[in-house]
Amino acid sequence: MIEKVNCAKKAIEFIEDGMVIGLGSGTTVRVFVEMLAEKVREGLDVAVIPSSIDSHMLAAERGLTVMSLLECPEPDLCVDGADQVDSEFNLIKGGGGALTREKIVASASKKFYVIVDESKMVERLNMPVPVEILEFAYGFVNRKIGEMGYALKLREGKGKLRPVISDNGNLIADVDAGVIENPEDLERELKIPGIVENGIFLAEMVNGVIVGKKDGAEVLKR
Ligand SMILES: O=C[C@H](O)[C@H](O)[C@H](O)COP(=O)(O)O
Repeated sequence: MIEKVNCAKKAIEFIEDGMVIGLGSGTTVRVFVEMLAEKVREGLDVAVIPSSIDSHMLAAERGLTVMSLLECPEPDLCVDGADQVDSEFNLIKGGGGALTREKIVASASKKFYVIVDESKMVERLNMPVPVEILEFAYGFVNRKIGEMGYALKLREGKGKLRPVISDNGNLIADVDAGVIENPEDLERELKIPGIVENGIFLAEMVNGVIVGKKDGAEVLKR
């Protein structure tokens, strides 16, 4: 937990008065939102664009000014967590079921900073890749993923009930592709009709990774 606090605290240092901030989702972002809300109570003037219902609710509960991409199609900075970050800054996201809106908000923003604790840093991405799938397309997507030699597993929710449904009303599943040697190729391969989005966020999107450690945070930039 202290690692999450340390990376969130460091990310706050990049926030300037008047900014519109894209907000990702997850437990690390929640810590960041709490700190941002404290800064706003002290007089900081910012607005946020949340990328999930959870982040939206938390931001609203804490009194942050919430906007959407309609009012601000180019946020100044997006701050989001990740499930894994490789040595080149490619990411896997969506472990909590949020990925499509996150990719949109991160892509829309002028800058994208990732906040993670050091356990998320890996040499190569190696966990199953979350994907959001239209229910109508599931059978087809399942077949295509099988033909590619990968396994698709529908995400189980609380009490192992299937399926987990995304904020957009779609299925969440995970593609087990083993160790990912080439994230660019896999990201492209997963653009199958019916897959709304996949959880590989390529390094070209990322401006900085803020790694939380026990005794502080390190800012890694490209
Ligand atoms: O689906 C969830 C999002 O992609 C999160 O950003 C990611 O799972 C990291 O979440 P956490 O900060 O809770 O580890």
